[in-house]
Amino acid sequence: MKQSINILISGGGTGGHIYPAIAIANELKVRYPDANFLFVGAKDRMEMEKVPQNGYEIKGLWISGVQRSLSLKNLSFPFKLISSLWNAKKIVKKFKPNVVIGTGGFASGPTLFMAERKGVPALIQEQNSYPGITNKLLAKKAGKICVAYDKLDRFFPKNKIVKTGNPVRQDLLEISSLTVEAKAYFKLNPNKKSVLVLGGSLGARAINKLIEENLEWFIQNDLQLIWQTGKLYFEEYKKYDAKEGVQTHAFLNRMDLTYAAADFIISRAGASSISELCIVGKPTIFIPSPNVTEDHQTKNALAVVEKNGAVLLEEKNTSMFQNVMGELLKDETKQAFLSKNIKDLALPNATKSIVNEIEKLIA
Ligand SMILES: CC(=O)N[C@H]1[C@@H](OP(=O)(O)OP(=O)(O)OC[C@H]2O[C@@H](n3ccc(=O)[nH]c3=O)[C@H](O)[C@@H]2O)O[C@H](CO)[C@@H](O)[C@@H]1O
Repeated sequence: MKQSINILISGGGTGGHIYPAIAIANELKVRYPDANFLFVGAKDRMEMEKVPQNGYEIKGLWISGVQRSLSLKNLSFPFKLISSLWNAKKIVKKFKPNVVIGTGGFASGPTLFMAERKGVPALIQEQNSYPGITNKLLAKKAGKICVAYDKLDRFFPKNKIVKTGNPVRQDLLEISSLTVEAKAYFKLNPNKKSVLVLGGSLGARAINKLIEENLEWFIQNDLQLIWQTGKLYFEEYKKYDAKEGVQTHAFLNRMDLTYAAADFIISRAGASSISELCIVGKPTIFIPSPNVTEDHQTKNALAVVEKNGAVLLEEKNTSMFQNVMGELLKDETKQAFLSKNIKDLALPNATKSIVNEIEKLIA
């Protein structure tokens, strides 16, 4: 019988760090039903809502990132750092984790730093082709670093890297049988093609603008839209729900049905979105955010586009949208080709492979 163990998990800020953490926890729970789980996130961030919704306890630290531009907000950063290190230390002392797992984001910095100092074995899961600063700093003391892309030995010690892919929630692994249910769930017209618009977990202003500018074009082309605007932008765009075939959403909780309902996908290129889209295997246009560290979304997207698995439309070229999407709509051979190629890149066993590594650390 496996002993009861304490598992500390930290990651958050955006869905891209939270959902991998939840997927890993769910798989650990299957293998260690008696384990105690504790998440650590950043106060006021998305994880404080999403983690409890998924059945786990979370504690919040007072922490945020440093603004890249000169900002008064940076003045509070040293205080936040001290406060979060202090509280992370208390959490580690009280919870006594057997292992700590970091999936990136502000809170994982102090949490893993304090746990590593106490000698708790640590595993880092890096979703992107270019790592964030937190994971780069934590890597030195980590036991294992699970990655989804090649060539990360530029940033992390080579002997610690394992290429596993990004964890994808279990319910997204098999969606092909859900099409009919999904079209009914979204009240879609089954005779029209559906375009899913995803702006990442927070929504994307530039994508929302693009969709707004092209609404009539979608309608003229007999397309219906499932448009995730993001919570921040929802109030501005929800008025378009009144248009035939257009539905806006602040955030989509049933991503399994969402992906199943879509015939075409327009998406940001966050790492988890890409991993999910590889499993989903539908014709996709990536519009990467140009506003992230080292332009990593473009690099993430290129890893698929260079294998002919999706179309890349850079944000600076969105004036070409109708040509790009129009061409894709007309060409069914291309649609099938893209679908097959993106599917070939899927790593559906990522979560299990990561948890195998965690088991080795616990042992
Ligand atoms: C602006 C920004 O900093 N983006 C980063 C953030 O992206 P972001 O948080 O957008 O993360 P990803 O694109 O990687 O993942 C989004 C996740 O949210 C889920 N989802 C999304 C919309 C929705 O309505 N419902 C829903 O459940 C998706 O299914 C997916 O699991 O973290 C990623 C992973 O480190 C990075 O690659 C991105 O560059």
